Amino acid sequence: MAALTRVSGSVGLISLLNPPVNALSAAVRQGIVDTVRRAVSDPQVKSVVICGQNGVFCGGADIKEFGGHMSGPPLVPIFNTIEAADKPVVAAIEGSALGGGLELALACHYRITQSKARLGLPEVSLGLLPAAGGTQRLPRLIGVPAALDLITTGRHLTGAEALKLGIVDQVTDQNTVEAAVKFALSIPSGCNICRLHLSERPGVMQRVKKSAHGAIAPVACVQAVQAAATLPFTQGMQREQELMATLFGSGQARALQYCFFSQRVVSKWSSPSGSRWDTSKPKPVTKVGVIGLGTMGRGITVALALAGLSVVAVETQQQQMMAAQHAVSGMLERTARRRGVSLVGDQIRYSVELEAVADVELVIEAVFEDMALKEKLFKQLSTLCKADTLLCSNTSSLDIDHLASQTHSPQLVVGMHFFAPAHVMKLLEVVYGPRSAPQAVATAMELGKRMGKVSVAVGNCSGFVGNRMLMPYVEEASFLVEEGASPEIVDRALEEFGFPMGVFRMSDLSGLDVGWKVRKARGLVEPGQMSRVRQGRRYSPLGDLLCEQGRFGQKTGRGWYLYDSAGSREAQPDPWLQSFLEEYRARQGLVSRRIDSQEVLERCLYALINEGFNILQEGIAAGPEDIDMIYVFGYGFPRHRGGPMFYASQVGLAQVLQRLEHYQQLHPDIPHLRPSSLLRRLVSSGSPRIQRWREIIRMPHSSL
Ligand SMILES: CCCCCC/C=C/CC(=O)SCCNC(=O)CCNC(=O)[C@H](O)C(C)(C)COP(=O)(O)OP(=O)(O)OC[C@H]1O[C@@H](n2cnc3c(N)ncnc32)[C@H](O)[C@@H]1OP(=O)(O)O
Repeated sequence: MAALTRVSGSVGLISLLNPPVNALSAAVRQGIVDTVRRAVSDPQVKSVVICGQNGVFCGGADIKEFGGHMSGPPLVPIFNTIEAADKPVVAAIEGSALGGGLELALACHYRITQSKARLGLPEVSLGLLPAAGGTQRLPRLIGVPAALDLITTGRHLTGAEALKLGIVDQVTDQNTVEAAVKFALSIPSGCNICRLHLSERPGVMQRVKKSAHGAIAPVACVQAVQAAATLPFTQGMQREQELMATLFGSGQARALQYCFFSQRVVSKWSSPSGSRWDTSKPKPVTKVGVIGLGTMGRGITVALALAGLSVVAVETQQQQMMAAQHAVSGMLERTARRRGVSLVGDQIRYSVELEAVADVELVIEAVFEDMALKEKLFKQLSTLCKADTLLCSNTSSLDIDHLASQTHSPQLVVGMHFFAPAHVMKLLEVVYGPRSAPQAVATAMELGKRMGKVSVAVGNCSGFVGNRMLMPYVEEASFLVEEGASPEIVDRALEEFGFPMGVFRMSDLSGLDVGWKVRKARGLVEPGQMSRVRQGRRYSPLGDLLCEQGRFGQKTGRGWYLYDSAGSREAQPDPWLQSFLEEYRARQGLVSRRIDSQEVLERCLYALINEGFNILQEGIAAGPEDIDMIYVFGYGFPRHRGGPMFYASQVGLAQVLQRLEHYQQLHPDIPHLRPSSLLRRLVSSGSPRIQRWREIIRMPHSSL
């Protein structure tokens, strides 16, 4: 798994051989031990270059090994041997040097990199820290502040950025291995790892803890780098190992590693009709039409332009068009500045005429969420666009199949549900209907990928996956407030769990009127009425009553919380709301009781999870990974919990079932607390590992 050859007479060239990313599996580690020993002891070898096969240096430790028994030689002594070698060792970095891959390079005496290569220590995103010397060597090389930034965020750098920081010695746009060999031929033996610059920025621990939302790895990363700043190298290495031992087997590390693989699993989509990612070829797309330039349309336009696509942006209201054009330019400018790239605004053509999209390959409709309006638009598009143009809707809940039925080619219609702000949020739900062609799904998935999104293919149902699961979660939160909790109690429990915002703060941010409109459309709203049973099930009119008072959240300065002014973000508990709730409970004959954070978490999260099981059972999502990635990337579910379905598997399915049964007995009028039959089936199959759920879902069963 590693080969040694001699090049240019005296350079020992060690190549890592483990496609696709030359991960440091047990066999590769053994290969490095053997080849380094041979190179060091060969008198004809005067210097050594380490590179990776197929244009990738090394993607780090083999993450697949983490779950099981780790065998083979450990990394730390291997890297110490390289560092201690009395011949100069040069890393030739192409493609990626990530995690253990970069730590290997840091143990070498010199590093030459391709300018576009990606370098980083992303262990924190796997619930770990760089425990093969990364937390000790990097701060010694580039100083504590820069090392802390890289290690606690896990962000990737380009080769050019790495040169600026002093991580690498040379950047090349030519053949990197040849450049490294040339470099090796030119140097005497030596090592450069002791560029001490170890002062720490004050307050870093508080900042990292605050943004970690309960994740433990970022905190351990800071502790390890602090050790580099205060202890000699050998003791610092010991501290690194101790801290890694606390993380390695943790539930958070398992959750984060599950997320790593799930993100890749969801790109390998399949649908109940049998269409699949590997048998469906996407159609090439270069020019996209966006119809409707409200908040969503603007974000989608920016995201498409940033991905290098030509965009025809249509808004039929002249004034709205001018505002949108201005807003899009601003968003592009800010993003370009942040990313350090040049502006891409000239790829966008604006028009007030729908006919402007006549020659595009794909249209994304982002008009107001009104079925009649969308029906009319899809009919028009079907006539004026080319016969093979894909027609996509950004609807967040309307029936994609119904929209498809308005067109001449229903097979070319899919949902592309972006999340606001669309140029920032990573999630895209690609919604297929029963008639969507495999190529249409593949094209939308591929376009999402080009836009840098985590695209998840899901079936068509009301609210699709994300918003459908959100309904019971939000409803439970309102029921808890009826029963005696305050919005602060509910939000605190959810935020301590790891959500960036609790349900009420989130609702104030997005606007209470959004849900009000949806409930009105479903015929649930009865103005001025306080009845708590609607359409045969428990209903909380609290949100409607607040909207009737003009309390729409942040934008009106009051909602579930009070704000200093309209648009302010500082939520304060509102004494008015407290009296309003007391009066409401009294009029409803509800006796307020003390509700603790465990009940908040169980009722909100288990209701959400239970809906997830229903969705899996119905085949709307192909597997638990799809649901989990939707929640992690679209709804702020803490990544270190793995997503709702993974969290359920860690709590224990039997426990989730038992608590749902308990709450359902107490609240028989809340249908979403009735345990899903798939959950029961999984429990009676012995609660298998989440990776086996797909098998059980597919097994024939009786629903009786
Ligand atoms: C006390 C015990 C001590 C243990 C010491 C543990 C030390 C840990 C330090 C580490 O190194 S942890 C790993 C750090 N590395 C990473 O996080 C990198 C992860 N990989 C990536 O970011 C990307 O894969 C990439 C390298 C940038 C390449 O991206 P690209 O888009 O080109 O390809 P992908 O689709 O992502 O990957 C292709 C294929 O390869 C699999 N894979 C990638 N990296 C790893 C890895 N490190 N280990 C195992 N497998 C990896 C990935 O899953 C894909 O597989 P698939 O089957 O084709 O989906």
